[in-house]
Amino acid sequence: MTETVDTTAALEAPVGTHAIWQSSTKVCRVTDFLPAPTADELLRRAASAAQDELLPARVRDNRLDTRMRSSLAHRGFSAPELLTAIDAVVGQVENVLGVSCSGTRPAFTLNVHNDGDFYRAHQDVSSHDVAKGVRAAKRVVTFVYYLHRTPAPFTGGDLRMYDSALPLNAEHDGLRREDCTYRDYAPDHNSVVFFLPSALHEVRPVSCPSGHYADSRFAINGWLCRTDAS
Ligand SMILES: O=C(O)CCC(=O)C(=O)O
Ligand SMILES: [Fe+2]
Repeated sequence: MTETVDTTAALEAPVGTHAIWQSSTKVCRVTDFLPAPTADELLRRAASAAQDELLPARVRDNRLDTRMRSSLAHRGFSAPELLTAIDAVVGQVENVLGVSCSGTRPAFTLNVHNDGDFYRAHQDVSSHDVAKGVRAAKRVVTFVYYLHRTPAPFTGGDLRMYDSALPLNAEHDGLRREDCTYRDYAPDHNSVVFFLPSALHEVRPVSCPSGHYADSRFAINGWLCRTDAS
């Protein structure tokens, strides 16, 4: 005998409109990305970068904000071998993230996190940037390629990717960070992640007991950016 269910029955209680919906943020991650000797050579160059080329890293609109971000940045660092490798996987990255990178150009810096450093939750592109048409608005895909000595001379420093989330009720007071779910990715040597620059993410605090520059968490962090012609 089949049971019939009355689908028109009224709900016994109203639907909870303070609910938050969340959907996991897409991240494309590749471990052992470059041939090991190439990764080691990049690490060697990062770890011997001229100290006077390193400046406190700035936040998205080029401000210094030490409550938001504590790390050093080297803007002149060159990494052609990484760019060639990124070029080789860009088709798969486009498929996973659902964007087109045609007509883009990479822009990147070497970021160095040592003891106590962090980068609090942020987006690499916000809707304000897009509305104002500032330079960050040209970022189509974020990439972060990690380098460090093995075994890692630091702990912490995971990349925390928040799931995209919105309150279901537009009257709701906004979204509290505690309401957001997330996933952490370890900054493993010679791994790379790609994600959309609008995704909310952070660098968890790093503990590096030696404090030596060469023991830092190194990351080549950049974006595939639309060019003016595209
Ligand atoms: O180093 C990382 O894991 C991410 C860095 C980052 O989010 C940024 O530089 O915008
Ligand atoms: Fe970022």
